[in-house]
Amino acid sequence: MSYALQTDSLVKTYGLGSKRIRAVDGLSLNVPEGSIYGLLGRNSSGKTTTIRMAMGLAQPTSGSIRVFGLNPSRDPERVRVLEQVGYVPEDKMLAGLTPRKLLELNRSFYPGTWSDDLARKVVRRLELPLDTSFMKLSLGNKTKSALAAAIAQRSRLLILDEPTTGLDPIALDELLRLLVEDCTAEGRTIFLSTHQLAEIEQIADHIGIMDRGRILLEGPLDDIRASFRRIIVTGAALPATHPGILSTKRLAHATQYVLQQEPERFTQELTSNGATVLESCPLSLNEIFIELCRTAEEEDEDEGAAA
Ligand SMILES: Nc1ncnc2c1ncn2[C@@H]1O[C@H](COP(=O)(O)OP(=O)(O)OP(=O)(O)O)[C@@H](O)[C@H]1O
Repeated sequence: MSYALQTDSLVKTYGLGSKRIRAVDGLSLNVPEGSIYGLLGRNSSGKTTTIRMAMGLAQPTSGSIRVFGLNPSRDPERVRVLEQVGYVPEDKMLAGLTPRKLLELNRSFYPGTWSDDLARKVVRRLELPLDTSFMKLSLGNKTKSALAAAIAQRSRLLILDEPTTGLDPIALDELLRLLVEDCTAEGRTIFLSTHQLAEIEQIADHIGIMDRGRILLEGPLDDIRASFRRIIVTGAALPATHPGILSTKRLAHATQYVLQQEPERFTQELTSNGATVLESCPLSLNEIFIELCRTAEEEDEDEGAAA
């Protein structure tokens, strides 16, 4: 498999001495070429810092980051990375430009890949006003401008940092359709960070969940979905130390387990132990995210208390 973006033991620290923080803390990510990859994480988990390193805007402290095998923090490789990447930053401020001027600028930067037809299509579908000065644009329209300029560039890799900021539900729906229709049609890769879990679940085929600079879980979304399950049982149950259990909750007359691995095997073991399964259902991406982040936090608290 070839990868659009890969990191290995990537670390980025900011500050000095006691104020030093590890924004990215040994991150290893694999973004397959041709995928729609959703990078998820709580506030301050290190998503933007990772993206900025992919764009060569921040230097890694240690470890490696490669975009199509190239090092974005080293010249002249950085230039070859930037030629192949469309980027929508978290901060969509481009003072002084109207959306039309921004599109014209990007068109001149990327004459080899730019598509006027696609630019027109994105502008129409997102209902972007072309001639309003950037200072007067609403938050959502600033986001749409940056998206139109990046999508029409038709780059091999599209990196979108929080691309849904300020978008209304109709614009968000249109954006998701545009990304699937136009960006994946030619095997392009989309790597996006977002807090919109329900929406990303509709279009992503790969997911990475970050927490405090580390990766908690990464892989094809279908595999991730299949490995998690909520099971409610009564009667004899296994002890909560079973390795597949992520969380256990005592209900009035039953026990609820959330499982991360081998849910079928676990269910069989429960029933052969005399338990009755009342409910067995998959988790949404939102539920998986919350379970994983809570468990990671609890484990860190336990380690902190033991130290
Ligand atoms: N230039 C900087 N100088 C110092 N600290 C920084 C800098 N950039 C980011 N940080 C810190 O690094 C950590 C990770 O920030 P980052 O913006 O990468 O998180 P994020 O996952 O994108 O968050 P959000 O979802 O809130 O946008 C935070 O604690 C942030 O305060």
